[in-house]
Amino acid sequence: MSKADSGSTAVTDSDRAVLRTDGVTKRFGGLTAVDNVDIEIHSGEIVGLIGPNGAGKSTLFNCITGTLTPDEGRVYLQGEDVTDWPEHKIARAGLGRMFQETRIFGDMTVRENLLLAAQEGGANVGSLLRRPDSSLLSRTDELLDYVDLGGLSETRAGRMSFGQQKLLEFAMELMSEPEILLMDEPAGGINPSMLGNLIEYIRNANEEQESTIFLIEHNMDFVMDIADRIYVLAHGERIANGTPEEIQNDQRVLDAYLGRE
Ligand SMILES: Nc1ncnc2c1ncn2[C@@H]1O[C@H](COP(=O)(O)OP(=O)(O)OP(=O)(O)O)[C@@H](O)[C@H]1O
Repeated sequence: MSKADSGSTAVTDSDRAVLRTDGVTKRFGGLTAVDNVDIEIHSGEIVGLIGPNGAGKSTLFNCITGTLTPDEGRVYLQGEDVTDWPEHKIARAGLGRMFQETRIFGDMTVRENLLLAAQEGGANVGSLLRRPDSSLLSRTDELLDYVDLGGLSETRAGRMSFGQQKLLEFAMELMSEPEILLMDEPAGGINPSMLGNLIEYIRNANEEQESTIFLIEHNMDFVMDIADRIYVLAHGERIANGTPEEIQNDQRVLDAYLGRE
């Protein structure tokens, strides 16, 4: 049935979006950090969010994750209005977030970190680590293989390099099978020689684990390589939405980066 003849019960592309914001606005005193921003991300996409310093990227992320409540506008996760939900409830509904700094437990092994990431609130941590169920163990093996950390499963996580810790954190986020994973500068602080690997790991997860990913990134080569589509913010406003090629040729985007209004 076409959209035109499906009547009032029509399911639109917007309804099917994994994540959608509708006119999200956030002000800090007199400053409008995010100004009436609409975004829409569909299942299986890798979408980038770029913009000059202070453009409002982190504030938009924080409005989506429930860290901040928008002053205006709505946030929908899988079609459900989550705007006023607390952060932990939004996370449990399927929104994962990976921060710039890693938040692993350095004294625990790589595998223990992954097992903890799978734990639902209220689970008994001791028994989870002593007697993990076999499906959890096979999932940890699978994810460690994804990020080439299979050989380090019994290593203390704090002994690994920063890049490896980031990969572990990525695997930890995938452990809970989020509907969408928000990544805050995944390439930040990663050794340039490892960037190609990171792109490959994220792509593999996207294709094989069907992960949908929304990422803030300052590294242009990285984001242009990995994203299917990119949103650009400047002074809180969404100034562009397009493929990496379209974005690279968009005069408003070039002007925003060069500080021209
Ligand atoms: N808690 C806050 N209180 C007041 N102003 C804030 C707060 N958080 C952010 N801002 C301001 O809002 C604007 C947008 O900031 P935001 O951190 O979202 O930008 P960004 O695009 O993520 O920047 P960067 O790339 O530098 O991280 C900036 O002018 C910033 O100074």
